[in-house]
Amino acid sequence: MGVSMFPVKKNMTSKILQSRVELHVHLDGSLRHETIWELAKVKGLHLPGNGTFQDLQKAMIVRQPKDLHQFLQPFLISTPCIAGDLSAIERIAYEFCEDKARNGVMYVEARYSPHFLLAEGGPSDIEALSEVVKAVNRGFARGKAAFHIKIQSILCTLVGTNKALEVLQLCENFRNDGVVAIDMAAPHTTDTTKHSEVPDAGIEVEAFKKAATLGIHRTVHAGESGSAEMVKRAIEIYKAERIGHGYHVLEDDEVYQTILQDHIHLENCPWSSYLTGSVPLSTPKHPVVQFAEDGANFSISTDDPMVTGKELQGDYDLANNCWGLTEAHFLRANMNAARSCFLPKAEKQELIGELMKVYGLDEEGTSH
Ligand SMILES: O=c1[nH]cnc2c1ncn2[C@@H]1O[C@H](CO)[C@@H](O)[C@H]1O
Repeated sequence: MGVSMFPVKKNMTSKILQSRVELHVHLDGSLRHETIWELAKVKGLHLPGNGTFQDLQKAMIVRQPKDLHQFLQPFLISTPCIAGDLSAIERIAYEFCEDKARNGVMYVEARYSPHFLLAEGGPSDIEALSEVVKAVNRGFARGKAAFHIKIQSILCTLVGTNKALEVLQLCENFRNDGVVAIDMAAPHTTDTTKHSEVPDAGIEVEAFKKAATLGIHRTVHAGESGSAEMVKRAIEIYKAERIGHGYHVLEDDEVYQTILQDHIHLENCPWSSYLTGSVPLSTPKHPVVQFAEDGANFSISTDDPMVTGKELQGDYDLANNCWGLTEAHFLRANMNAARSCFLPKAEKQELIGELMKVYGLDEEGTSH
């Protein structure tokens, strides 16, 4: 995966740059540094270093990979700037739409934990949580209209926080109002290296099984910092339809074959895979390249642009210039994303149709 291993590829055509589908991005991992700085100053919150914008930016971007816990530390600076502030939440949701539109994203599924956006020490019942979801929805509604993009939300439960049933309740309550799925991610508030990425029992399992029964879509962070066994659990126990990251699935051929045969979608995030330490630089072939070569159902997302310091184009550039993914791979990644997105059937068909049109593909997916 050495940076110099591949020559710089020719530029991708504008049809791919301007018509992308992004399935794995944390809304609270996408705050603009400028907005964090402004809100922190207005609220008198502690800013790192000497309180300059440069010092904040330095603290927000992870440059050296270590582990997921370290990667999530910048959230401790940004989250207090918006938690419990419904107008700030609406604002960052609106700005998110603008940033995605600027990156050529036609459709995006944004994920966040309503619990992490509650006021510290304030009410934490379903009503308070619903206010958070409504604030995000307001920002998205304004953003959609202003920037002409399509957007839906995925609500996250965080491993070990015991909130999975409440998150499921919210998914149910808002299923016709912008929320398409439940996800399980890692809390930035505790040391993620200390517990299992995907526990084999507990309240989360109960919630995900119920979600399956209710027809609520499911994705699970698995095989990112954890092993292939975590991916297996996500599929078998959590009934996950998509896997967040999934890089380590390659360590177990049996699990990988299931992924390939059942076309289970792998939401890959290039810069994040490197900066979380999930895929070390010494890895001879990056998993995303393996997935692409094997015709796996993968796509490309940013994960947390606030922390990687890269917008979607940066992730495409890394995968293209350094790992050798081609334009044909990117085209396939976007078609995969459209086919595996959690939109209702008719809307999904519409999205697929739109993409095929801009990409110049026929029914069989052949490029013209
Ligand atoms: O790469 C990741 N892996 C696991 N969890 C993550 C990652 N990025 C963010 N979060 C967690 O998901 C929460 C809701 O958006 C974030 O607050 C963060 O704790």
